[in-house]
Amino acid sequence: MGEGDRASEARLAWQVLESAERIHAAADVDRALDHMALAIRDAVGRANPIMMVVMNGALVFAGHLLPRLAFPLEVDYVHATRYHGALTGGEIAWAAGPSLPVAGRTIVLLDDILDEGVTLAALADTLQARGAAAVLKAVLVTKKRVRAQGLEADFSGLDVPDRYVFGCGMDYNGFLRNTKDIFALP
Ligand SMILES: O=P(O)(O)OC[C@H]1O[C@H](OP(=O)(O)OP(=O)(O)O)[C@H](O)[C@@H]1O
Ligand SMILES: Nc1nc2[nH]cnc2c(=O)[nH]1
Repeated sequence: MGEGDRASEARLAWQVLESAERIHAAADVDRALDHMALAIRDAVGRANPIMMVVMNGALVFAGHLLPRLAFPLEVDYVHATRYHGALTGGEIAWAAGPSLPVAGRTIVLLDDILDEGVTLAALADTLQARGAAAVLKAVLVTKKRVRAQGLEADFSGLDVPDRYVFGCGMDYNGFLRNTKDIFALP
C-alpha cells in the first residue's frame, strides 16, 4: 500500500475518531489500572514474574501498568497479530519473541483486549508447552461476548461492549492507538 493510500486512510481515521462513541474516559482507565496493579501484586508480587507484553496492542497498557508494580519483575514481549488492521480476526501471525527462557517461570501475559480469546489462548498454550510454571492473563479491557471454552482473563481492567473498540493501545486500521480515552465504533 502506497503513502497516498495511507494518507487517505489517516483522513478516514480522523472521521472515525470524530464520530465514535467515547465509552471510557482516561480517568476510568487510570482507576482500573490502579486496581489491576494491586491485584497483580497480590497474586505474583513475590514470584519474580515475567511480564510478557503482546505487541503491538499492549504497548500502551504495559507502559501504564508496569510503573504501578513496585516489585522485582522482568519484561519481555511477543509480537502476535491476527487482525492485521481489519475489524475481524484471522490466523495468528507470530512475528517475534519471547526472548527470555520461560521454563519454570510465572508469566503474566499483558494484552490490550480479550475478544474472541484466540490470541491469548494460543499464547498461553505455547508458553505452557515451553514449560512455564504458571501463565496468567491480564488485559486492559474485556469484550462482553461469548467466548469459545469460556476463556476469561485473570485480571481485567474494564468491560467494553461487543463492538469494535479503539484507543489506549487498541487500533483502528493501525491508527489511533494513542488516544487516552477508549472509543467504540457505532
Ligand atoms: O481475543 P482475540 O479475538 O484473539 O483478539 C485480541 C487480539 O487482537 C488484537 O491484536 P491484533 O491482531 O489486532 O494485533 P495488534 O496487537 O497489533 O493490534 C489485540 O491486541 C489482541 O492481541
Ligand atoms: N482495536 C481492536 N482490536 C481488537 N482485537 C480484537 N477485538 C478488537 C477490537 O474491538 N478492537
